[in-house]
Amino acid sequence: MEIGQRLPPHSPDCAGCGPGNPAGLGLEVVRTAAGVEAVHRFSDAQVGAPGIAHGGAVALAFDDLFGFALYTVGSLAVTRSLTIEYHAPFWLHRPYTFSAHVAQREGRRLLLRADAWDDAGQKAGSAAATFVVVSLGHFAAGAEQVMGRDD
Ligand SMILES: CCCCCCCCCC(=O)SCCNC(=O)CCNC(=O)[C@H](O)C(C)(C)COP(=O)(O)OP(=O)(O)OC[C@H]1O[C@@H](n2cnc3c(N)ncnc32)[C@H](O)[C@@H]1OP(=O)(O)O
Repeated sequence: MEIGQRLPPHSPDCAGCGPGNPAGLGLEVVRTAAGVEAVHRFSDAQVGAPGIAHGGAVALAFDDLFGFALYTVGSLAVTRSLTIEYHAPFWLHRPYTFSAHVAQREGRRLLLRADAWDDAGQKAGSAAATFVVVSLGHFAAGAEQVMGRDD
């Protein structure tokens, strides 16, 4: 992975980054020297209080970006815990730069950190997460359910 390279979505329909999910955020994520980064504008579809992105949508952006930071260490892992600090409102339609990196690894635990900045350079949010490394088999049950569905 080269610096500046656009990274592939987790799946075509991923709520965070899948280009085929009209209800998703559609994050576009690139590799940076330290980790990964995405510039994102929340839309009316993610509104909470008038004019402000819902905190859950902001958490989705952080969680999904952490999923991309995994590419930098080549481990398959899932979110075990996620903590968000909301420093300021995330205004709809305004660009925010999210950046994330893997800070530490202890056995199966990956500790990840992220920040989000508005277009004036003010920090709007930060996040910390513990991801736990899993095998490919972790995703098998879900994939089988999707394949067997006829609705
Ligand atoms: C293909 C693309 C994949 C990437 C997609 C990324 C998308 C964005 C991220 C997501 O949305 S992931 C989806 C939301 N997360 C989940 O669905 C995870 C649900 N939880 C689980 O499946 C299990 O709890 C989990 C696999 C995470 C762990 O279960 P295990 O039984 O395998 O492990 P265990 O509970 O024994 O814990 C493993 C290690 O983590 C440690 N640990 C667990 N929780 C912790 C915690 N909260 N803080 C610190 N350490 C923790 C635990 O002590 C232990 O350490 P050691 O290995 O050193 O003994």
